Amino acid sequence: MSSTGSIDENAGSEPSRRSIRERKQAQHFGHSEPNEELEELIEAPKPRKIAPAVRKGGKRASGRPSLWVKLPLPSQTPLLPSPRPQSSPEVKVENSFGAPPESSSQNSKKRSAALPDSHDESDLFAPSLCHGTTLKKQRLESSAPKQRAAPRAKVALDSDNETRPKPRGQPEVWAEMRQALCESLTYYQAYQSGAYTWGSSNGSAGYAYGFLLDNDNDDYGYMDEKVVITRLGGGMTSTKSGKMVQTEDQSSSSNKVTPFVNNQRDRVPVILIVGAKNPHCPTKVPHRYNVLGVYQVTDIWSEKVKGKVVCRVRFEMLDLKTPSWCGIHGSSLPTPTPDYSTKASLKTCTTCNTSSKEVSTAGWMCLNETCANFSIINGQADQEAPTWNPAFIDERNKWPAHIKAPLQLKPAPPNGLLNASLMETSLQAWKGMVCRDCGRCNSRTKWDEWKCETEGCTFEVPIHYPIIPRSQLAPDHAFAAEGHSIPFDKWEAPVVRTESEFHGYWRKATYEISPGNCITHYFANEVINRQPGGADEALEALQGTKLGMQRFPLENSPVEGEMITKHFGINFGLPYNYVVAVDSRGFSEAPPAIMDAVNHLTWAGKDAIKDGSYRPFNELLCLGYMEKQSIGWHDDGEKDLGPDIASWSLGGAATMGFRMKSKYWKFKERNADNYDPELPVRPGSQAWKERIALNELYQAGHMDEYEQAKTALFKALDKNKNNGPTVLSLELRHGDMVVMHGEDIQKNNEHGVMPKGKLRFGLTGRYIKPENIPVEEHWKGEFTIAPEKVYDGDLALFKANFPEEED
Ligand SMILES: O=C(O)CCC(=O)C(=O)O
Ligand SMILES: [Fe+2]
Repeated sequence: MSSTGSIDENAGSEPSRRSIRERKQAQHFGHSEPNEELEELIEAPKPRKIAPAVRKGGKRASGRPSLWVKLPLPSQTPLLPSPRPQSSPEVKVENSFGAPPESSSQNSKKRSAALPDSHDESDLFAPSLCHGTTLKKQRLESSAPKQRAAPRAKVALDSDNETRPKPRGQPEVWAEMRQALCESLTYYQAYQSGAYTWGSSNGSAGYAYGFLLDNDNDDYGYMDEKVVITRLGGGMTSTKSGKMVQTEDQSSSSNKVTPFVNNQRDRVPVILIVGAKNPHCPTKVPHRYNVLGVYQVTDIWSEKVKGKVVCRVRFEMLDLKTPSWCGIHGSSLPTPTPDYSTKASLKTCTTCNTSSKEVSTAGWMCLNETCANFSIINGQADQEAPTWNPAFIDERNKWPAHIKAPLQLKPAPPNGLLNASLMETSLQAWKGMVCRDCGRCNSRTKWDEWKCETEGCTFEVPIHYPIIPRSQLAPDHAFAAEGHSIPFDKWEAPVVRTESEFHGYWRKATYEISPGNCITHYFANEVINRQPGGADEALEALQGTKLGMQRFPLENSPVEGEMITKHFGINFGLPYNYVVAVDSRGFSEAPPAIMDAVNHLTWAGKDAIKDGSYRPFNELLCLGYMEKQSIGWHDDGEKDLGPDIASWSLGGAATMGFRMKSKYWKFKERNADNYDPELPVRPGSQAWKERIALNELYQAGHMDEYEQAKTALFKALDKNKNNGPTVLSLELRHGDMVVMHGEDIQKNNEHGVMPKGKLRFGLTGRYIKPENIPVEEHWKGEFTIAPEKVYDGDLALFKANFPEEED
């Protein structure tokens, strides 16, 4: 899949999960495609800004390009009239640029490359999309039940918008937030591009499904209630002031253009959406994002503006019987029986012998990019303020009535009865909802319901989950085997693994990531999991309990407006200081499965931390991950937290990775001259082994070899690489626990969790320093477990079964 376009390339993204306090988080964007991968997650480390090259500022260009010509395509077909027989038969109708469709290489890989973050494609925790972000650090003054930080604020509309005439009607479907738009509409899941395209993997460039017309800085953009003309993007660079300027020619064969060529050739309609920042909309747009309707692509061509080639597309609304909401209130309605005879004149270039439409009032120009006469009107290459040829605007191209949009403009709301088969489709499980009553696109912010966020609108769809059996969610060790689990963890230097240990039925592996900083993996087995209060019971109970899980807002939203994590969460015990809008319920009010988790984690914490620093966990965060939801790279180090953290995995398997933070991993020296061989080398950082060897040469006084080795090192160094390898991957299965012990784990390293199954719960226990929590909240972190219920690692059971074993 790819997502391309010229307009509003606000880098977007969406959250993966956010941890609670100040950890950096991953977010995702949902760039999905209609039928296959419905949701992609691209994850990047840390909160990060969109690369300027793809972040369009959004203000329209001031000053008009003085020259305005149109340029067409190579081959025979400049301005490409649509491929229907009735329109200009002399114009060839295939690929308007005469170029072969782009190959499959411009699929999701390319798309990812166009993302602001240069994340590593092979990064396990960067499956597709989710960009680092941080959960909002908003202190919860009190843990009184709090609703989600208010229905996401309306984003300020462009000031021009206010002065436009009143529209004739209201859009059938609309959104205030980009994430809600993308999560609710299968035809529009582009967080950072104007166009949402899909289907590029089968040797074609795919098709455009939806196109957002927003920050359109094309002075020549055009929109009325029937026709839209806009540019197709590419070649733009953001200036320091955020203004987008075209610095390169737009390529007619780029993946920003070819999907539209395919739409035109194969008669695949495109659904257009207008944003409040679009300066060309004839009327005031009521919402931030407003679905306009279903359009055909009638023409795609190139022209030269200020010396740069610009690719443009003309769209025509298919259904004139239902007048567009964006027409001017009180104006006469467009005739539903259009005049197909109006046509812009088509002239043949005497230089290249190709035909082009006359699109400008300034006169006819050859639109063949390869022609010496390209984009020249009456011998002039720079025309002043041209306007569109009215005949070109008024053209009406026939469209067979039976060809409809492949996707529903207003998708029906989900019915709320999720069953196991629907869980197969990740988007089904956690996509947004278009309100049946008011047409608003809403993200699914709560685990248990879809709810329209429009004030006064009461539409909601409660979700009734069936309990999915453990055998389906976590078949891994469903053999009823009583043996110890087989470990599949992977690690590399400088991580050191201790000898395998057993603790009754538990297998234990401890990994030292740096001296004194250890991660212990407790591998559960079947016997452990099926005990009362064990993983099997907790997995079932969590599915059957209304926990009130919701998605967290992210602090640094990479798209305009607020974004929320993909996964859901709820906090118990001491209030999570930095969590926004998450109820923090006391342990005494927690459902039994939560206390089972606390019980298990307390045992693991005590077992793993033997140096006297163990502090009983007084907070538990329960995260729910549906299919393809993950938590990207982040750390759990916050000043109000103890350094030790333990987690219990329930349901689907997951990989938990650890790596050094970029700021410590990345090689600092820009070139060999400022390399200092006396600085200590941090084990695990970039080229650390080579540097240690290099520094040894220096220390031994072998200067010639040192210089040679230094030159070789700098030559081999990948200076563009920002992140080091995952040095430890824990393969977590149902019932497993992990204890992180030591400040360095959070300070110098980061971790991420990528669940693989359809449903997983990650329950994480932490110690929150009570001195920073209001005294009246302290009771929330307190709990007592009856002595006979205190989890003992199932040791008594093990001893009863294996009385001959020694401790
Ligand atoms: O889901 C998990 O197992 C761990 C989640 C995590 O890293 C966190 O809550 O900070
Ligand atoms: Fe974490």
